[in-house]
Amino acid sequence: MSGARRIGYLGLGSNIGDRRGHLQAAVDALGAHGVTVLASSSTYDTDPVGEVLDQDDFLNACVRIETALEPPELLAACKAVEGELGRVQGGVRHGPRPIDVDVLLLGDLEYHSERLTLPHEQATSRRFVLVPLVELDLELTTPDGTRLRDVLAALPPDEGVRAAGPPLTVPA
Ligand SMILES: Nc1ncnc2c1ncn2[C@@H]1O[C@H](COP(=O)(O)OP(=O)(O)OP(=O)(O)O)[C@@H](O)[C@H]1O
Ligand SMILES: Nc1nc2c(c(=O)[nH]1)N=C(CO)CN2
Repeated sequence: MSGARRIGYLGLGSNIGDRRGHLQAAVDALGAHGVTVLASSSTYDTDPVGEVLDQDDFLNACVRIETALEPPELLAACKAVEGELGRVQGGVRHGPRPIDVDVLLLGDLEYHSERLTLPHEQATSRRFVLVPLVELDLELTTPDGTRLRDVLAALPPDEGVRAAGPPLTVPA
């Protein structure tokens, strides 16, 4: 079911093959799934974090979106885009992947199901997500009013996040 249009944020990541090409292809594919991409952050070269540290660096970016999709539909759209770009579902948790499209924030919604949690836990814990989100909006907050730039400032600088390239191209 579709309802009011909301502004949201997606996280994009890739650490296999043409990493920037994969992030751009995801941006290009989202429109056909009911997701309008409004703006992209710069891209960042980031140290792998999580359960698999012995893998290539990721290229990460975040995009601001507008959509009428409800949370489960938006997750399905992200999974569909991952599938179109050749990602096989069910690989190693936190392992290498050509493309990862995560729902970080959707308006002021707090949502929890077996398949989806909003805001995404990474939106308040991972520098590879927080740095591009804060670049997109210095005043961005979670639904409970937590300002992401304050969260970022309080995190230890141990996860390497390095500016890599210009923003992805978004539709005119
Ligand atoms: N906000 C969210 N955005 C995307 N996926 C989510 C979210 N909340 C929960 N999930 C669930 O997380 C599952 C695993 O996501 P993904 O395939 O990206 O695995 P992962 O990145 O290896 O591990 P994880 O996301 O658990 O840290 C998804 O299939 C989805 O059901
Ligand atoms: N730096 C970085 N590390 C990760 C990333 C990612 O996008 N960037 N995605 C992962 C899969 O959940 C696991 N680890």
